[in-house]
Amino acid sequence: MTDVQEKRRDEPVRVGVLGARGRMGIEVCRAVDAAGDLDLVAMIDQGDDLSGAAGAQVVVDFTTPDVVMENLRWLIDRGISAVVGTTGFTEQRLDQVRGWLAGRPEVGVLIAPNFGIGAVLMMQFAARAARHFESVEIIEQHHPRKLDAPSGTATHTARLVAQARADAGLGPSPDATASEVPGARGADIDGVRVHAVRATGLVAHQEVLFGTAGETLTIRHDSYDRASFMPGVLLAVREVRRRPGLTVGLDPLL
Ligand SMILES: NC(=O)c1ccc[n+]([C@@H]2O[C@H](COP(=O)([O-])OP(=O)(O)OC[C@H]3O[C@@H](n4cnc5c(N)ncnc54)[C@H](O)[C@@H]3O)[C@@H](O)[C@H]2O)c1
Ligand SMILES: O=C(O)C1=N[C@H](C(=O)O)CCC1
Repeated sequence: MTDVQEKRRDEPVRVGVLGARGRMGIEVCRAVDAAGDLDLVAMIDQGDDLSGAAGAQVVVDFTTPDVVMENLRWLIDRGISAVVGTTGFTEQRLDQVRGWLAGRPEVGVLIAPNFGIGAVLMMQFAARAARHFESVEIIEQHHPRKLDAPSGTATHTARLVAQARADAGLGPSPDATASEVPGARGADIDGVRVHAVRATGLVAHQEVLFGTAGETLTIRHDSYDRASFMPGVLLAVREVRRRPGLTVGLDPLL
């Protein structure tokens, strides 16, 4: 490594935040500001000029599903790496991001439905348990100002569980329901029922309920405070430039 490279490695990473005035954005700005190895250079929210983030090396996006793709395109085109917590990523959207990244092979993008370390483990444990149980349902609970339902975490968990069940040759969870009030059995995500609860006082919580003859297993995670997401966000900010291309989920960094 040359002297210049050595010096650059010790310089703080320049970080921008999109959605800076939102619930998560405020917390991320605080965490980045408090980290000695990171330099908060841009705080952008709705109505601000995105070009304010042009000097960042890594941009964190906690905005909304309807603007996040536009933001990502802008960042990738400028060679800026991104850490994305915003929800709403379908396989189609992920493929679109991969396509943009193909033209900028030096750029890293990490998209995670949940940056809580406990939540990542909850999803891993659920995927591991899935093949051993006949039935599975997911119950997610969030604060009532959340715009999307079901949550990104629940959707991701359902996909992981569905894949594990398919790999094990399991069919659908048994269910004799012949008539229902619409919505009573929740949403169907890849064949897994997902129920979304919204209540004041909650932050972000999820149970994965498994059942088989004579026993159930409940895997539960609770975020009581948005501080719970910050170690994962900071880890991703520090790592993302070392991982060119698209990384989905925090798992490979743990
Ligand atoms: N991955 C995780 O760990 C995690 C954790 C919490 C929340 N989330 C997700 O993050 C997103 C944000 O959650 P929140 O609770 O902070 O929401 P929020 O509504 O409090 O904040 C969103 C912010 O984005 C701003 N915004 C909208 N359009 C913008 C644009 N074009 N450019 C810049 N800013 C813009 C809004 O004005 C708002 O301040 C949601 O999708 C949520 O599900 C993910
Ligand atoms: O508060 C939110 O909104 C959250 N969104 C993410 C999701 O949809 O899974 C993660 C948990 C908090």
